[in-house]
Amino acid sequence: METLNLALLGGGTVGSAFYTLVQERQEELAALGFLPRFLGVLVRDKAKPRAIPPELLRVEPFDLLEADVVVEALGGVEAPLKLVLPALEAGIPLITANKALLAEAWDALRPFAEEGLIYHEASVMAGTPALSFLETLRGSQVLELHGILNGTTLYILQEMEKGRTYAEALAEAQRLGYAEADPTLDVEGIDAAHKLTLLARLLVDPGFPFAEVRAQGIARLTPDHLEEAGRRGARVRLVASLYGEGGRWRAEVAPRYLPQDHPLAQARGNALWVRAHPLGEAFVTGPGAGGGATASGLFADLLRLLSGAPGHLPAPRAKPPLAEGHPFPEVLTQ
Ligand SMILES: NC(=O)C1=CN([C@@H]2O[C@H](COP(=O)(O)OP(=O)(O)OC[C@H]3O[C@@H](n4cnc5c(N)ncnc54)[C@H](OP(=O)(O)O)[C@@H]3O)[C@@H](O)[C@H]2O)C=CC1
Ligand SMILES: N[C@@H](CC=O)C(=O)O
Repeated sequence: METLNLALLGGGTVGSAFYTLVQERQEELAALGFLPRFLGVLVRDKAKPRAIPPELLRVEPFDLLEADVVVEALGGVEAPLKLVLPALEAGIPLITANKALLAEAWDALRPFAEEGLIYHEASVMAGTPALSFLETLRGSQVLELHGILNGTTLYILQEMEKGRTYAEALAEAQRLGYAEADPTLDVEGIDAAHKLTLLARLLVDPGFPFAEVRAQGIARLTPDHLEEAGRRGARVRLVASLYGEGGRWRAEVAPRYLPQDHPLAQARGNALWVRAHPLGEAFVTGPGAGGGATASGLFADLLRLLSGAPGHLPAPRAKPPLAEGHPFPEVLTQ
């Protein structure tokens, strides 16, 4: 049996759920020949209650170079970057749920992603296959992609449709562990823009800049917008779109009216809808936020790593769109 040394950065909603899942799946890991051992779990406050034995908690960065794999669930950009870079430079693989880190620190991280050292299924739609779904779609040329990529705003809109206020729904999304530490990232569309950037890099352009994503959020939507949608036989969703326009890729996040019979409007969870040549239309939906759902994506990456497969490789080169695509026609004016 080989000891598998894990360094876990973050012991909050996601980190704690990942720790628990590794305990639950010990037998499966043993069947693969691995005995997991946590070297430490980095947190800020040791006194917070959490499902991790106190003796594993560290409030000072510890030696990641002893790890066989670093699992990052801290959030933010600068702090995790400083921690994970030396480990990546030493050839230690990184499994991360942190889309802000990948979207915004790409210049530093891209060489390691291209080496296959970065696994990040959990960064987009948590444990619901989004990156692996798109990896299979590489057999076709993507013409356009539209997704509901943020669980917090989906939850807020669904709850507002049931009559709850925006503030009540946001507070509940925070309580459920869906929202970012700074929920502005969710409600202003930045989190969805981070995720869309990662999808664009995987599919169409390895250097797709985060700054090129136009993002608008839901913070100024009112119940009137949702009622108006209902009258039109539509639903309001925060949609992340990647499509061809004038021979280049356009990436946009905006609240849009979706026809009620569209799979994206009918989805109860986060969702990704793609039109591709020669495949046609494809769709995937499932939970996109929450501790257990995200830990599932991290654990899938751990299994991928242990199987010997590389991390999520960016597209090998930039390719222009094959055809013009279409955003859903209407952006709500707020
Ligand atoms: N929640 C979700 O549904 C999803 C989250 N993600 C991503 O996963 C990551 C973690 O999210 P989540 O678990 O919800 O966030 P939390 O805020 O619940 O947890 C963050 C953890 O990191 C620790 N931490 C943060 N900054 C530092 C620091 N500078 N030094 C030491 N410890 C630090 C916190 O310590 P302490 O506990 O002491 O405060 C906490 O344990 C984020 O990148 C998020 O975007 C991805 C998909 C879904
Ligand atoms: N805050 C994010 C968490 C998962 O990525 C969301 O609401 O989708």
